[in-house]
Amino acid sequence: MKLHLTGVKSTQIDSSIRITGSKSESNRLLILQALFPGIQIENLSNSDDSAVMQKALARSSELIDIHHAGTAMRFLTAYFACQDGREVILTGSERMKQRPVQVLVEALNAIGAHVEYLEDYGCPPLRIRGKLLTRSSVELPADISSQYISALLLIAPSLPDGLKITLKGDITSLPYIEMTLGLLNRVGIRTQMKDSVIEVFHTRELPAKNCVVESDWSSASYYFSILALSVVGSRLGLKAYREDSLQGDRVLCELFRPLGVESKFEGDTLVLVKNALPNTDHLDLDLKEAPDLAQTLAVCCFGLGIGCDLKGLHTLKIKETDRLEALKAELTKLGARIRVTDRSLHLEGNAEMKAGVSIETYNDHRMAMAFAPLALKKDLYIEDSEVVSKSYPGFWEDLSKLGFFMDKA
Ligand SMILES: O=C(O)C1=C[C@@H](OP(=O)(O)O)[C@@H](O)[C@H](O)C1
Ligand SMILES: C=C(OP(=O)(O)O)C(=O)O
Repeated sequence: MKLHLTGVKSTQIDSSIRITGSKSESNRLLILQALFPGIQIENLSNSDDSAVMQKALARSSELIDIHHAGTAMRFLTAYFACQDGREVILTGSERMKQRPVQVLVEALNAIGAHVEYLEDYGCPPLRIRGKLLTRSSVELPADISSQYISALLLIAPSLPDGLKITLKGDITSLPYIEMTLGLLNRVGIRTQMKDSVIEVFHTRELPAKNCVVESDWSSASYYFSILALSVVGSRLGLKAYREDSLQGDRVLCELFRPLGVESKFEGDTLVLVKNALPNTDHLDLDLKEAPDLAQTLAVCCFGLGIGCDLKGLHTLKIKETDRLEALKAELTKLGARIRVTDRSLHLEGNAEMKAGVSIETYNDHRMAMAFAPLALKKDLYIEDSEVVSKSYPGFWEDLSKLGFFMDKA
């Protein structure tokens, strides 16, 4: 459905909302729960990606389709590889069939798994013949996706001798690896990381444990952007966040400070306040550790008339779409002067935003959500607005609560 965002009741925001649990934490805990049934999960994400994960783990069918969910594809590949005696075919959307899994498949096969490609070499769909994985050490490149490493870490405690993983090359998206280790520790599994070597110790069983998923920081990024684009004095409370968060995207609090957004905790509510105009006309950032924030930041800078140089973006080309090309195409339509390479984005400041432009979303939830805050400046259309359900099905409803006007176009 194409949505027309026609403006906002007031550019002075004063509201509070509750976003559901992080999809990254949820999908890790769902795998751990399948391996250690004593784990109970609260505030689970209501995202499509977590729904497909739950369905895949609950069903005994041979064919499992995880649609667009990258974490589900990677984590389930590892999970089914160690389910001795079970055979599955794991497939996904057309885009998922282009997203590489070779590094993970090779690492799993090196520890005794039997995983093979059914169509293009290196990509899903996969045929997985579950086996007892008996080898206890493996090395793999860490510069393409951290999800391969998290997938191995999640099954590691259930392997007979645990697993020692040696990471080769530059580590990308490190906070997501740390999140996995943090959750393993939280449920009672012993781990150790020294430089590029990670060890997870075998765990036979765990006592019952209630795990509360923190709300999603990547989803919170759209509200940081809204506050940055709103007038000084605006305020928004985001509920169910933690100061000791396991999510790397909590770095938002620092990244948005130069754009005039201060954040502080009041109990478990993260309170965002627009307390000043931006104190810079240019941002220079390396987002290797927070790739999911790139779209939010690029679009927000454009809306503020601020230039930016974003680097560390090499993983963006293999996500839901080629996010670098998608950003370039859609920001250019709005009037931006922008250049991208295969690992960076360069936006000039002071561009005037055109009104009434229709933004294509490329099956990518973050394209829709990153561009929506621009409605604070001029009207715009968002095509296929339902894409947001991949991570945040309630996004448009929450935006309405903040006073955004929208109609079906
Ligand atoms: O492990 C995770 O939950 C994720 C890791 C990141 O992927 P990469 O490690 O492929 O960059 C991130 O972009 C994705 O949205 C979620
Ligand atoms: C890249 C993302 O997800 P995934 O890789 O899990 O599909 C995302 O949510 O931005």
